[in-house]
Amino acid sequence: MPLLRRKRKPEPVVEEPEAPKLPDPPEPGAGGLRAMADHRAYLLSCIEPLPPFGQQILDSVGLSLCEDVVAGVSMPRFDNSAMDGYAVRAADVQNATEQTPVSLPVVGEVQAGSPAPHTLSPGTAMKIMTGAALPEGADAIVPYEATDRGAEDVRINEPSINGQHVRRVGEDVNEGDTVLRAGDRLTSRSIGLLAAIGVDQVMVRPRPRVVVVSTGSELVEPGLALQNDQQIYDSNSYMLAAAAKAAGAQVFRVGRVPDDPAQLKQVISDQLVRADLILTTGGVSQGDYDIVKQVLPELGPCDFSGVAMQPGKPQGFGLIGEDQTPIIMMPGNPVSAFVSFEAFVRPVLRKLAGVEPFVRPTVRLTAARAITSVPGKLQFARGVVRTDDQGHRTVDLAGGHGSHLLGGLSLSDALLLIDEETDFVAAGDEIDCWLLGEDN
Ligand SMILES: Nc1nc2c(c(=O)[nH]1)N[C@H]1C(S)=C(S)[C@@H](COP(=O)(O)OP(=O)(O)OC[C@H]3O[C@@H](n4cnc5c(N)ncnc54)[C@H](O)[C@@H]3O)O[C@H]1N2
Ligand code: MOO
Repeated sequence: MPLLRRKRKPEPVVEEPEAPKLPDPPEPGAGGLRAMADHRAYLLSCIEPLPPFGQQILDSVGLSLCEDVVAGVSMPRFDNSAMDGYAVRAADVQNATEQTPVSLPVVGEVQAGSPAPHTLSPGTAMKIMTGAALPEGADAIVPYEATDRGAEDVRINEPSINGQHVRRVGEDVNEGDTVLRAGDRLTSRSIGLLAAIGVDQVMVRPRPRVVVVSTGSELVEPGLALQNDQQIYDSNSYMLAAAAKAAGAQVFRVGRVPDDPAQLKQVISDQLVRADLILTTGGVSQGDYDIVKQVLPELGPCDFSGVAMQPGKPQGFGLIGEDQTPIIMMPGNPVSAFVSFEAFVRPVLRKLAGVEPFVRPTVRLTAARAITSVPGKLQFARGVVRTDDQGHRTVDLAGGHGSHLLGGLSLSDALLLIDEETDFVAAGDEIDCWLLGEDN
């Protein structure tokens, strides 16, 4: 009997998952370089705010609230005394003076946290402490200082009026009031308010988890001895970790990785699990050992471009790994890295955390001296702000233009933005600045 040929099953069509892509980048301008604002807008367009979660209020300071908060209790919760003294009926003491004091029997005492022992009858007084509930029948408080502090009877030397030194229920916040709104950034003051209305947890966007890696075989960890004349200390990973922390991030500083592609790939891949954003410095220009440019595209779609700014021209961005984690690859020169942080990383961190405005506002300050600039690129000069006796602010240069001048950068508290068209700013002219010391 002939063997029946088994019917061949058609091969299942396996759909290749489409490789993730970045959105089309903005067109470069004259000179083949991308405008700083276009690059920043591009990065922001590739980032979504982190999803909200419930967080203890103490860990929420600086974070962005994702719900309206309605007071479940009034503040004050009950009529209470603003002074240590005696609860009275104002009518009984309205004419009291030093010359014509009024004497009242003291019929009890009320402390903060305890109820009044009974209703206050006309013609009597009750001792009361600050924050204690006003006894029924009382409508004013006479502070100790206006009395002889008597225990059995009290002599009152000053007149009182209805409501004097009484804190009324709900005069601050009423039960049902919306006290904070989605989008508000929580401060120590708002944390205090939340606690006061009995709220211990709120829905907030979390602190972005930021991993900081610096690349370069010349780098040595601060605290260790330099082994030869060509080594330098790794300043970038510390500076950027500090800047990210100050911007509200939870930071993991990995530190330096040598210019070895396999090691870099391994380190970055290992870090993906705990990162909402990865920052690297170095290895993004034209050098033979600029491995960041070489390795990162293996982990996800990347965009390397020249941005019309100085410092900070070479820039890299990618969405890498399974979760398409954003990575911002900055140039290695320390000032370039710092300026890149201010221009791109800080706005991205704020978008991840849902804190507006994403971009630092520019303020116009008067240039204290003439400044020359190289047209064609947005120049970021380092500045020091001074305030005169009249409160007028001027800005002076702190150090030179070079992107290696970390000493000058550390003296500065502002970045001066000199636009692409400008080659000279006269002393007394107004100039756009980012104020670095202010958390705005
Ligand atoms: N032929 C060209 N060369 C360079 C160009 C260019 O367009 N064509 N661009 C220059 C510009 S602008 C910059 S900025 C730098 C950026 O270079 P990389 O990002 O590749 O950075 P590296 O070469 O690795 O380092 C540059 C510089 O910074 C020092 N550095 C690096 N990392 C650290 C750190 N963590 N702490 C302290 N200092 C660090 C490093 O030793 C170098 O001196 O490229 C120009 N070249
Ligand atoms: O653009 Mo580089 O950042 O000037 O030194």
